[in-house]
Amino acid sequence: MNFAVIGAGAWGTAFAIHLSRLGHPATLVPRRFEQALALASGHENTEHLPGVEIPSSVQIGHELTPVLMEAEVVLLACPAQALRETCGRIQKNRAHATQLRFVISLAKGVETGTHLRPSEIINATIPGVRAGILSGPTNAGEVALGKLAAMVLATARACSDTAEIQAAISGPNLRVYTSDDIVGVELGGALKNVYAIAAGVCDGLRRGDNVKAALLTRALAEMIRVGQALGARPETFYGLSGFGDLIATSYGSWSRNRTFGQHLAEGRTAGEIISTSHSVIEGYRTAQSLAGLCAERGIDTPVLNEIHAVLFKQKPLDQTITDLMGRNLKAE
Ligand SMILES: NC(=O)c1ccc[n+]([C@@H]2O[C@H](COP(=O)([O-])OP(=O)(O)OC[C@H]3O[C@@H](n4cnc5c(N)ncnc54)[C@H](O)[C@@H]3O)[C@@H](O)[C@H]2O)c1
Ligand SMILES: O=P(O)(O)OC[C@H](O)CO
Repeated sequence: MNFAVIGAGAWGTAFAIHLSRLGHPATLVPRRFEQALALASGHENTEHLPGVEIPSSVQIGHELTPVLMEAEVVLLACPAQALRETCGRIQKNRAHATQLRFVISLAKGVETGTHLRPSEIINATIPGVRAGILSGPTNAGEVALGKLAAMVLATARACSDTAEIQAAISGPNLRVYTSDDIVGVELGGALKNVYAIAAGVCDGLRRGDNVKAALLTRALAEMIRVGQALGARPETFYGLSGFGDLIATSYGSWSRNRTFGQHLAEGRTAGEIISTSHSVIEGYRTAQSLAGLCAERGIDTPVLNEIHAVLFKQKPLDQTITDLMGRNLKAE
């Protein structure tokens, strides 16, 4: 199966390496021409995945047209806020994409302004194409090195293509499950980034292990509440894209979202961290979008609202903790 991976950040690079390890023709397409040159000549993504060799079996493409002429499956490995623009580039080349069977997002976020999930952006911008999402607890560095992991591939409804792609991207190091709850898988991946920021705040404040466990337990309850209100199945949030990724991201020392929260607790401001980060911190914009969406729909999300207030209204962390601990007592 021929794959194109659009976006050469940490995750796109790692996944292209994974695909080539399985023997698939895979072309990695960076956004910038200079980046394509650097990856092709140096066989390393020094900016986003330093220290990992990109095998020569991974093709590096820059022009989308020839890549799309070959690709059966396109994987979108850019930040959620860049999906619309990236899909627009694919749509412009649509006439050349004669082999294209699926466009699958690897992004974990929700678009600001529209509140659209990745598959909704794909459907809106590349009409008629089959859209999917691949998500789960997968730190790019570990996957690139071939360490063991499991993920979930969600498509709107199971079809033979889903099973074929599942088999193609699974291997001895990566086990892929399928799901037809695309809403639940997408929301799990987006929300876990927001709650991982809060987990990082717990780490930075050094208030002990109990509070982080309590926070993540209530976060999972909130993820399920949001998901149910928006059409997802509750059980999806107990799976890899929900609970699994919430735990990995909230406890992983490597997590950009968790580290962002830790730095906030250590006194840095959100604006300062975001403006100096070379990597995407998806939970930041996703908190803004999902807090807005939940407010519009009247969904009760006290933890999300507090994270949003800290990030966008300069609410002091001490006040946030006081407010969360002082909410009306209720049954679990
Ligand atoms: N890194 C991981 O471990 C990991 C794992 C699973 C999923 N993800 C998800 O994958 C997505 C990409 O993350 P990443 O870790 O590769 O990010 P990254 O910060 O390593 O790199 C971001 C990439 O997106 C590109 N980009 C930025 N703005 C763009 C734009 N406007 N248009 C097109 N491309 C643009 C950059 O050039 C860069 O190649 C995110 O949604 C992230 O949550 C990441
Ligand atoms: O480094 P983070 O916080 O963006 O998390 C990366 C992946 O989503 C973990 O599954």
